[in-house]
Amino acid sequence: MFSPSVDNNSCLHIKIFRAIEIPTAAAALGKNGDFEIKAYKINAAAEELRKPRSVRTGIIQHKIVLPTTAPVKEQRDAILERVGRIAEAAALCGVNVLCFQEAWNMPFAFCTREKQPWCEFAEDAETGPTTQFVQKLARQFGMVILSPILERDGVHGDTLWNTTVVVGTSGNVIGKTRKNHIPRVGDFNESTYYMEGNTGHKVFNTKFGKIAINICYGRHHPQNWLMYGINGAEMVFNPSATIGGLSEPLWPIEARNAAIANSYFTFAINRVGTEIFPNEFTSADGKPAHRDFGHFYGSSYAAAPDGSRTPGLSRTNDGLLVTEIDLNLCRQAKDNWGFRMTQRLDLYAESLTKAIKPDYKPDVVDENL
Ligand SMILES: NC(=O)NCCC(=O)O
Repeated sequence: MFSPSVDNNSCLHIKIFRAIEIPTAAAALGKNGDFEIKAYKINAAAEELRKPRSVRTGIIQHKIVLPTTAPVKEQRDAILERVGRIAEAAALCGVNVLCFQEAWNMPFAFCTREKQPWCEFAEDAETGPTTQFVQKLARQFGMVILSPILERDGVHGDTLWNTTVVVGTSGNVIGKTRKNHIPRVGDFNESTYYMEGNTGHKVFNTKFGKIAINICYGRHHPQNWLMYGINGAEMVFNPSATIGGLSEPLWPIEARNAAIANSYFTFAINRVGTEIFPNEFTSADGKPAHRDFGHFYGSSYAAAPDGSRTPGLSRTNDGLLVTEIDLNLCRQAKDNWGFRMTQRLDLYAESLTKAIKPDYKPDVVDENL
């Protein structure tokens, strides 16, 4: 039984119903654990020849648990314990695919440009302690779990990557995606730590559907979203860490527009809270020395290929957003709008091939020749 939409926020053009009655046990976990749970359903039209392809997705936003001055292992393990409890609530809500925020198991220390102790949070993507923890959750709850971490690549010179590990329902590591676009804006000094990713635009064909991951700053690059769509993604998760003073006006637009333009579902996940670091730092942007990034504003949401979206989670609290979707809506949107059939990739492949040549001359016609 679906209750009528309880969110009359017309600017979101919401076609959703609070369909998933939040089980009492999950609600209790939220109340006792001080995290919010919101649950919605985005419908597709009924079809004669296809049954609904319903998937319950979950995205979790959270603060760090211990101060950044605590020992590395204690900081990491406290976050794992916290998120494990929220993941349990997701399981009680019947979530099939669960995604955590960017670098979820550590403070977002990349503003400091310090290598120690922050690089000690890096770990092997396939065998590290965080992946082992996630594998246990995936097996226990029968979920596909997307775990964005700082990867230590021991095979290639112990280099670092910003990586999302994809774990299957039997606890198997299906694969990983490395962040394609690395920011150099404000205090986001991530290029001090890792390079642009080398895993392309993988789509993971899981039992719950075709999943891809566009990590944070990549959300500003429409071509990044585009390639995941070309590879057949039906759900693209955007684990992020971003602050109010920089990106908040863009946040409600980018993942939602990507869902529309690429005819798939998107899930924008941002961490919450303000993280104070031991030593003050600057980023050569005129700001006086400071010890924090500013406020990570959460506001995580899900968006659908028909342009509808859920309300966001809060700007300040830990939370779980459960969204039940019908993947049939992807093809219905393609049929309705025809964006895929009209996108003229050959035209842009030719134009881009020319544009990247060193001797490229922009095609500009001057008014007064
Ligand atoms: N983590 C990250 O890439 N942040 C960059 C700033 C932004 O894109 O909002």
